Amino acid sequence: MSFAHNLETILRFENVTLELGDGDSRVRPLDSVSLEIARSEFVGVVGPSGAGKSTLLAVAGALQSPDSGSVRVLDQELTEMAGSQGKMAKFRLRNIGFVFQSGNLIPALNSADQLRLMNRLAGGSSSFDPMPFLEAVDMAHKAKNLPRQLSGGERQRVGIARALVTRPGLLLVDEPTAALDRARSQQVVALLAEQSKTHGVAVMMVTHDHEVLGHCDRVLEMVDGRLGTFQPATT
Ligand SMILES: Nc1ncnc2c1ncn2[C@@H]1O[C@H](COP(=O)(O)OP(=O)(O)OP(=O)(O)O)[C@@H](O)[C@H]1O
Repeated sequence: MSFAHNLETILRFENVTLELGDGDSRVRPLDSVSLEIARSEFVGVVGPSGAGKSTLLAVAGALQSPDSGSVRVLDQELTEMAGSQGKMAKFRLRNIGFVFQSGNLIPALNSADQLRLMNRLAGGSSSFDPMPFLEAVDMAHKAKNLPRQLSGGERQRVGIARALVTRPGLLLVDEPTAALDRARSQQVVALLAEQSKTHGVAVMMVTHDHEVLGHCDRVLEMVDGRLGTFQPATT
């Protein structure tokens, strides 16, 4: 892989602002936010509750449109698609993977079928084989288990495999360790870091868990809708 290829920008925010609510309760969860995340880069986002982190993920994931500014994912300006929910949904399905708190798996489907469904929704090949994806997260032996037959960490690993089925350029991760103990948290975030390098995915992970930040290439901090470099407290 060439150096130039490594530095390809996958996600770019330029001066993105979004206000929500009305009257006295009006808030600005995104206030002139600019950021760039390159292919294979794993970026953590921390910050106090209500700072705008989930909103940042929603806008990056084409789930919410900003009031102003530019949001590019790969070569697509998301704000240009804002008028068409259909286009947005299609683009999202093909290019953006999501991983949520507890894996967000469908209760009635086993691990392999979670991945098969994702492949089908994205219009993938009918000969799709979920096993290499499950092997990559060390879950091939639980391919036939339902989510309720898996531990929290295992559910999270299946969720990561499922998010990678469509080979997205961008992976958006929201509090992946919220339901996990310390050891499992480290495992899951190490896995995300590894997968970002193997698949060349740009990963943006929102977390309150400062113990996993060592796996990130870079950490940003959101405070009152503004994004800056995270300065860990030195006590
Ligand atoms: N639909 C909405 N209407 C009005 N205000 C909203 C809406 N969604 C979020 N907010 C407000 O926007 C601000 C940012 O919310 P957001 O969920 O992005 O914060 P967060 O950093 O993810 O918080 P947490 O760490 O608690 O999840 C908060 O003040 C929240 O109350």
